[in-house]
This record gives sequence, C-alpha cells and structure tokens, in this order.
Amino acid sequence: MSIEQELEQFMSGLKKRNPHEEEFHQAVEEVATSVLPWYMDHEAYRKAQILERVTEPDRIVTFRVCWETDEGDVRANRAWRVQFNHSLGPYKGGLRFHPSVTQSILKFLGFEQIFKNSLTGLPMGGAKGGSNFNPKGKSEREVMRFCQSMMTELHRHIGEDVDVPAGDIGVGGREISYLFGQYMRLENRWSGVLTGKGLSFGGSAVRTEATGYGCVYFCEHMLAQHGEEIAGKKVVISGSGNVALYAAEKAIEKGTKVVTLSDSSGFVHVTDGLTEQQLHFVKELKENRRGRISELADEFGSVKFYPKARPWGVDCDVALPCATQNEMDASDAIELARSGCLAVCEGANMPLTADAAKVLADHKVLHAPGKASNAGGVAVSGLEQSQNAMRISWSREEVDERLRSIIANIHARCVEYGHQQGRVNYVDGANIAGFKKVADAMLAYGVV
Ligand SMILES: NC(=O)C1=CN([C@@H]2O[C@H](COP(=O)(O)OP(=O)(O)OC[C@H]3O[C@@H](n4cnc5c(N)ncnc54)[C@H](O)[C@@H]3O)[C@@H](O)[C@H]2O)C=CC1
Ligand SMILES: O=C(O)CCC(=O)C(=O)O
Repeated sequence: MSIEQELEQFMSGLKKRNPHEEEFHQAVEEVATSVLPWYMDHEAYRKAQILERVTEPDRIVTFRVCWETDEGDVRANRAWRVQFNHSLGPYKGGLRFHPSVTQSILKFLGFEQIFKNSLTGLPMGGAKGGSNFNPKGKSEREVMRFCQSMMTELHRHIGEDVDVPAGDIGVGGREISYLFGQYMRLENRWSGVLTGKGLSFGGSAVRTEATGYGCVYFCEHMLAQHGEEIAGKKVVISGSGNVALYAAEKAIEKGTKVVTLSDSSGFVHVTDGLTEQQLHFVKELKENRRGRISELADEFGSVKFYPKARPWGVDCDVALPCATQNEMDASDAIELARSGCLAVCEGANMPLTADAAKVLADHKVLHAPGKASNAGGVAVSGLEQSQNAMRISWSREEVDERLRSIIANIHARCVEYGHQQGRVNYVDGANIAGFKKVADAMLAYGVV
C-alpha cells in the first residue's frame, strides 16, 4: 500500500471510531500525515500499533457541574477531563471554559498536548479539560461558585503525580486560584496540583508571560534559521488574551511593529505599531475590566476598529495567530502570502485550517505549529511543578533563561526532523520529533 492509502485507511477507521469529532480528526490527520512515511519504515512501532494506541485516550471523565447564579437560579454545565497519554509523565494540560467547548475540541487539544509536552523535554504526559461554561458576563461570585463546583468532582481525578491541570481560554489566574482553594479545602493538603498559581502561593515567575514570550522566541529562531532577523518586522497578532498580550509585549521589546490585536467582536489596526501605553491599556481592559477590544479605538484616535473582521488582510512580515482553533482559513492564508508574509508562528492551538496550512506550504511561507511554538506555556508549567516539588522559587531571570533554552531545543529538534531541501518543514519536524519520544516510551512499556 502507498503512504496515501495507509493514511486514508487509518483515517477512515479513526473517523468511524470517533464520529462527529471534526477537530479531533483534523489534529490526528496532521500528525499522521507527518509521521506515516517515517513510521512505515519502522517495523517495531507498526507491530506494536503505536499510532492506533496513541490516538485512543487513556480515559475521558465527563461530569455535570451544577451551580447557582446570583439570583439563586440553578445552572448545569457539562465538563470533561481528557487524560490522553501519560507515557512521559503525569498528565498535563490546561482547562478551557468557553461555550464552544465539546469533547471533540478537548480531544484535539489533549492529543496535541502529548507531542507538545514531549518536545519540551520535561516529564509530562498529555491531557486537556474544560467546560461549556461561559465566564463572559458572569459575576466574580458566579465564577467562584462554578470553579468550586467543578473542582468538587475534578479533585478525584487529579494529583501532583497523576494529572496537573492549568489555564487555557477563559481560565486565568482568577479561576486557577478558585479551583486551587477548593482543592485544598477538599483534600486538606497543599500540593502542586495546578499550575498558573499566584506568585505568593506556589506559582512560577514568568508563567503568565511564558506562552506569548515563547512564541516570539521561537519565531526569532525560525527567522534566523532562514537568514532573517525579527527586529524591524511588521507583526499581525490575533486575539487579546493571555497569549496575544505577552506575544505583543515581547515582540515590541524585540523591535517589531505590532499592528493588530483582535477579539471575537473584530480587530484593531494600529498603523504605526502598538505603543507601550496602548498595550498597557489593553492589558488593563482585558485582564481586569474584561471589556471589548474596540475600546482601544475609542480611547486612541489613531487606532481603527474593524467589527466582525479578522486581521489577516493587513500587510505584514510575520503573523502570530493567538486566539483560537481554525481562526485562519485558506482565503486568509492566500492574503497573507500575497502580502509577502515570511512566517506564521502559532500562539494558539491549531489556529489554521488544514487548507490554510497547505496554502502556506505551497507559497513557501514558514509555518510553526502550536505544539512547537506555543510550548513555552506548558514548559514553564513544568518548571512550576519542579519548583513546587523542591519547595523553592526561582527568580524571573532564571525561569526566563530556562524558557529560552527549552525553546531553542524545540527549534533545534524541529530542524533535525524537518529539514527538507534547504528549508525546514516545522510541521513535520515537530510532529516526528514529538511522536518519536512518546512511541519509544510506549514500546518500552510493552502492551499496556
Ligand atoms: N494560556 C496558555 O498558556 C496557552 C494557551 N494556548 C492557546 O492559545 C489560545 C489563546 O488562549 P489564551 O490566550 O490563554 O486564552 P484567553 O482566554 O486569555 O484569550 C483568548 C483570546 O481569543 C479570543 N477568542 C476566543 N474565541 C474566539 C473566537 N471564536 N473568535 C475570535 N477570537 C476568539 C478571545 O477574544 C481572546 O482574545 C488558545 O488556542 C489556547 O489553547 C496555547 C498554549 C498555552
Ligand atoms: O500549562 C499547562 O499545563 C497547559 C498549557 C496548555 O493548555 C497548552 O499548552 O495548550
């Protein structure tokens, strides 16, 4: 059978076993496309059915989360924890609170997390969880009651050596604190069972910034590998949450011009590049006031807001999609390629549709997949676990230095496994390097 036929047969079985889970199919197909040519050459992995086994989660816990609104009305949400694979260490991955959350989305995220965590070189397995709860418009007390109710079930399934959740969309420092408080109340002990904690109670320096900073560090390596430098580049960023804001901060520090940010209501265009004052305004707006990105244009006359639009039509050298999955489609990718964009470095998880990724490859636009370029967040979470286990805290400088070194290593591994005719195919490189380490561990464990 040809590789294409192998892929088709494998994907057709996977789709039958996991019907109506489009995001999960998409994430698996991307990995399988990269690894199959290599996998078919390695009899031992094939015989042990590693690809079939690694695409089946170890377990999925689904549960109901009941809570009361401030008016005393009862609400019931659905929540999940997908514990995908713990071959390399305790399960690790974020929790997402967003009305769009489904089992398919959490399976795609948990699956990607296996290989991302493998690439960091730290001992972490892959997991993801979350709920279709919408924190938007909820009061502090409602968010607290939801988090407490969620942890009342979740605490049975997690532990510092079992599964260590963290934040993701809709889950930041506030939610992690409420979840952690409830965990301690239920278990009557302090443990590093969540990461992204406050600095005064076991959190790590630089965890808040790590995903965005790491994405820019990765982009810098990717450009340098291809004879370009980041300073002076025009950068388009989507999103205005945790990842986007700290990617913008680091990009500005590196001498780039950040010309866009966005949220689900539209995007802002800052022709001359976002200033530090404007970035400070957006941080306050998003992290504390939880307002809309259009308020940046209301505050600063030179900023223009485009409602219900995405930023990919704005001319740029570098694009950092930092909002959500499938936020860039083929027509967006064509616009980016036409504007002369050199590199797309994913801050979000799977922000490109499969067709968009193909357009970038056809136009020779460098493309770093999230599992490599946004691994800085989980890497610093891994460092938070180490600090908690040793009961110490490293300085900001020390954590940042370790983060840079982990990102440099991930980049080097992408180059090692993705080098193709003078350029690097970062998607293949990340997938093969991440997969191989997990596959070797699974082989060593025998049939389990
Ligand atoms: N927080 C972290 O450490 C990590 C996050 N990621 C990924 O980065 C992405 C962003 O996550 P965070 O910044 O943490 O979340 P966040 O909740 O802080 O921000 C999410 C951002 O995405 C935007 N957004 C959400 N849904 C959208 C939609 N349907 N259309 C347009 N915009 C939308 C929001 O307006 C917001 O700007 C996600 O894909 C997440 O999985 C990846 C690695 C680590
Ligand atoms: O810090 C973590 O454990 C998880 C981060 C995350 O959810 C991700 O890498 O997508």
